[in-house]
Amino acid sequence: KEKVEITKEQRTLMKVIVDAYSTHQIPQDVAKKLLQEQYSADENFLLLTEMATSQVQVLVEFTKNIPGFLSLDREDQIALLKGSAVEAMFLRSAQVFSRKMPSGQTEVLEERIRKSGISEEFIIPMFNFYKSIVSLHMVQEEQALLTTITILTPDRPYVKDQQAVERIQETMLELLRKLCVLQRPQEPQYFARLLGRLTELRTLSHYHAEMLTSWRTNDHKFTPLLCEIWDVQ
Ligand SMILES: O=C(NC1CCCCC1)[C@H](C1CCCCC1)n1c(-c2ccc(-n3cccn3)nc2)nc2cc(F)c(F)cc21
Repeated sequence: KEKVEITKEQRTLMKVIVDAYSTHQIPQDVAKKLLQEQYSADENFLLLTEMATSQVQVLVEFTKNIPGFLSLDREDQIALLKGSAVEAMFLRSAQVFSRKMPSGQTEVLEERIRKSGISEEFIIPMFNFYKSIVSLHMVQEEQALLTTITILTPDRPYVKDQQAVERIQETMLELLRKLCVLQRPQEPQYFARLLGRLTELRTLSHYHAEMLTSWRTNDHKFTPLLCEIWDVQ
């Protein structure tokens, strides 16, 4: 039986990541807004672009707190942000969806999202992903590390020094592996299941540009930041 132990520096690293993750959250709670009232497809599209824009801003702030990120090549830092922004947004959306809510509210939220203006064919893969995240019952440490691991994916387009990214990602993977073993001794495959979600996430993120252009709205307006990050306009 493997004796797994979190070292002192791993505990420090964990604290830095979780503190940064909980600090850098977008201010307003979109789930609360969606539960308050029904919006039109146009209003929902505007809400999505506003939420996504502020989420990219907090993602940039969050990455600055990932130990080692700022010592990467500057252009590689940009390539990692650009390459992971959509995945980070869907992962965050899934985590918002998996939050514990008073009974019946998750169903209302799901209904509002289904009717938000997203075209039918993307609703299924999106909720399949959300429900697979819900079923993991992730704790905050796992959510923060999974987002960090997603950002630190070495094979994003235009990353020059992939080894440097790999080294930092491996540190985070090792920490997450230990956490999973300690957190869920009765579920030896849990770590592998967590990483499997990143594959689903990447697949879902392939649809995002099409999801945007097929949104039932007359005016697909994007902020300059989203034009930068999303392959639209
Ligand atoms: O605001 C949202 N997500 C934010 C983004 C930043 C971080 C926090 C959440 C949206 C929301 C905007 C208003 C209409 C209805 C959807 N949302 C989404 C969503 C839906 C589609 C897309 N698309 C991406 C490309 C094309 N579509 N992205 C996110 N899933 C959600 C799950 C929730 F529990 C949930 F509460 C909202 C969610």
